[in-house]
Amino acid sequence: MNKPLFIALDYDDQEKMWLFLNQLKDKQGLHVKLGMEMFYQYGPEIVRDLSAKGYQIFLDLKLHDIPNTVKRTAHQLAALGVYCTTVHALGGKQMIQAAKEGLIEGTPAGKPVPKLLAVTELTSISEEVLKNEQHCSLSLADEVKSLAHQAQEAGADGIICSPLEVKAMKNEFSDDFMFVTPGIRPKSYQKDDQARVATPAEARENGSTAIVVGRPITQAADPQQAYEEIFKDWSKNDAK
Ligand SMILES: O=C(O)c1cc(=O)[nH]c(=O)n1[C@@H]1O[C@H](COP(=O)(O)O)[C@@H](O)[C@H]1O
Repeated sequence: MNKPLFIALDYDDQEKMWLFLNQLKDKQGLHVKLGMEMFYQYGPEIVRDLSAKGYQIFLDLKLHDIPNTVKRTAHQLAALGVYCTTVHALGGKQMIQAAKEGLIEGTPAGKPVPKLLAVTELTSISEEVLKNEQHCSLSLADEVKSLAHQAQEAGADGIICSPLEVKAMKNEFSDDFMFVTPGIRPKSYQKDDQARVATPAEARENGSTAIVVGRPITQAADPQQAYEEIFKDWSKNDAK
């Protein structure tokens, strides 16, 4: 099976989102990421609508609050039947553990528990920002690795980081720990607000478990073609 490519559905209007999705072939089982912009407007209904159409959903709400609040929120999200969801690793181990408990407790009987991914350092953060604004004394790679270990110890199923950090730490984690990587940019595509980027092929070579791609597909003149090219680059050597 190919490793997932999550298309980030960062739209300000659901009509635009459906127009985009309806242009794509092979909708059944397509992996999509729904973030705050859509969820804050349309709520659980939009998740249920996508789910009913067979999309595999990554619900990216990046929870970051005290453990009790995160646990109760994760409990609510678990009922939506999404494939995975996110918290900020910087919320601490106790918070990540609480999120996991909330997901387990809130998942209806017989359904799979959504995978919990901890966002380490956002891919928009550079080495300079980490040092000068976050006053972190570690290098970006070491900070990401440290947060990844904390996330694993707290029960997360994986982390979000840039593909640039995966290679150096992957062998320190179990095979099923997920490294989900945004910050994907095909060669010659602009970085936009992303600081740490790599091509789909580099993400594959570095060992990413899944990639997240937004604008290079959603803003393309021909989204189907952009999706196919990026997917091909990402999944080149996978077994059919
Ligand atoms: O959690 C995420 O998905 C995420 C974490 C991160 O560190 N960086 C990051 O870009 N993302 C998300 O990945 C997507 C990237 O979109 P593009 O930059 O348009 O490809 C957006 O929806 C971001 O919210």
